[in-house]
Amino acid sequence: MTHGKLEAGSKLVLASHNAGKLAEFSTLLADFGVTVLSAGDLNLPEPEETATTFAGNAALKALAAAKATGLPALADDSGLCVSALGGAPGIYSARWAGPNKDFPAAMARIEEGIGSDERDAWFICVLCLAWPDGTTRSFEGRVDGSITWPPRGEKGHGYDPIFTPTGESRTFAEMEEAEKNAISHRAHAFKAFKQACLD
Ligand SMILES: O=c1nc[nH]c2c1ncn2[C@H]1C[C@H](O)[C@@H](COP(=O)(O)OP(=O)(O)OP(=O)(O)O)O1
Ligand SMILES: [Mg+2]
Repeated sequence: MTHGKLEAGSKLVLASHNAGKLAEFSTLLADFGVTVLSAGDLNLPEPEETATTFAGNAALKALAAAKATGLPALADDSGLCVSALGGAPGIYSARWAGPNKDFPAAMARIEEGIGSDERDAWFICVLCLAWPDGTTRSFEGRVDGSITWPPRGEKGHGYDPIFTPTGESRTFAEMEEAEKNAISHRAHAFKAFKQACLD
C-alpha cells in the first residue's frame, strides 16, 4: 500500500454515516477500481465533531476510521454557509437539523434568519483521505448560489431544497443526481482528490 495513491483493487473506507453523501460518493467513485466499504457496514462509531473548521472535522473523521480499520479512509465534512448569517450554519449544518435530522426546521431557521434581500450562500466540502499511520491529505470544493424560499424539489438530501446554484433556476433538490454531481461542492473536492490520489 503506497501512501498518497490508492491503487486499483484497494479497499477504501467511506467514513460517513450520511446516506445522501454515501450515494453521491459511490457514483463519484464508480469509474475507479476501488472497493468501497462504508462506516455503517463496518459498525464504526460516529466520532464527535469537535474541531472548529471543516478541514479539522474531516481529518478527525477520516483518522478515526483509518485507525479503527487499518485501511485508508475518506471522510467528508461539509455544510451550507449563508452570507446574511455570517457564514452560519457552516460547520454546524448537521447540528442545526438536530438528532432527528429535521431539515425542514433547519431550513426554516435559515429563512427566518435572513430577513433581507441578501440571499447569497455557498456549500463547502472538505474531503480528507487518511492512512492508518496518521498521514492525511485534504481537498476542498465550493459551489456558490442563493437561498430559495419556499423549499423546492424532492431529490437530493439535507439543505438541497433551498439551494439554487448560480446560473441555474432549479434547486439542487430539483436536479438529477448526475446534474448535481457535475457542479456540486462535493464534485469539485472529488475532482481534486481523484487527480491526486487515484491511479
Ligand atoms: O450536498 C449537500 N446537500 C445538502 N445538504 C448538504 C450537502 N452537503 C452537506 N450538507 C449539509 C447537510 C449535512 O447534514 C451537513 C454536513 O454535516 P457533516 O457533519 O459533514 O455530515 P453528516 O453529519 O451528515 O454525516 P457524516 O459526518 O457522518 O459524514 O451539511
Ligand atoms: Mg457529521
